[in-house]
Amino acid sequence: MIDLAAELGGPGLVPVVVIDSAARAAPLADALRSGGLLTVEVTLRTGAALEALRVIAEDPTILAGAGTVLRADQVKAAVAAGARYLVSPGFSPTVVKECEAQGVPCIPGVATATEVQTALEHGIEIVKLFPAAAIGGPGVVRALSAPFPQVRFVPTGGITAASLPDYVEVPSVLAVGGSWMVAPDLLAAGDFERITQLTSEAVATVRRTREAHER
Ligand SMILES: O=C(O)C(=O)C[C@H](O)[C@H](O)COP(=O)(O)O
Repeated sequence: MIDLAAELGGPGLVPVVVIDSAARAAPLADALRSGGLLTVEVTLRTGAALEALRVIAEDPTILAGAGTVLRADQVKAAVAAGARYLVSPGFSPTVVKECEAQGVPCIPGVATATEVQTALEHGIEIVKLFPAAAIGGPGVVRALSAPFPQVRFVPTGGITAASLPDYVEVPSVLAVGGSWMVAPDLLAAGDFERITQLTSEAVATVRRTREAHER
């Protein structure tokens, strides 16, 4: 199993992709790599997602993950397509159990202390906070970190280039997820240069923010 904390915590970013055409998968991986990111979460929301995942997973330099994983059969399909980690918007014991069976790490979504406790009861200490901005932003991560100091958060949902530093500076944030650097309109337009530019800006923001807080 991969070391999720190192793989995602290193860059501190998880680009969340909604992809309509598998033909865009390889150029997308190239664009992210050029921007300095070596992972991508392909959401299973489109007909092309599994094929796109397969294409990206064939690239040995990229750690391919699957997002919007809601059911056990999707866990199986994503792992068969090459997903090395799986992300859910919420907490599903069925999804978590199937991830265990498949030997892949799972990042379930949480939005409350109860859900964090449920994750801990399942042996999971890395969780997604979703939808991060709508439920209160970085303050929610700080508040949840008090009773759960062992938990690392991947806040996702409504985060932008402008709000990124506010999340990165929270010590319990492992990585920040979002679609702003791989927005569907950029993908649809095939604007990979802009994806690279937004990605490298996000990577630089994480680095600068961490340096400012000596982490
Ligand atoms: O699909 C999942 O597993 C999710 O939990 C939802 C996604 O992470 C968000 O839709 C990304 O949010 P935005 O950056 O606001 O676009």
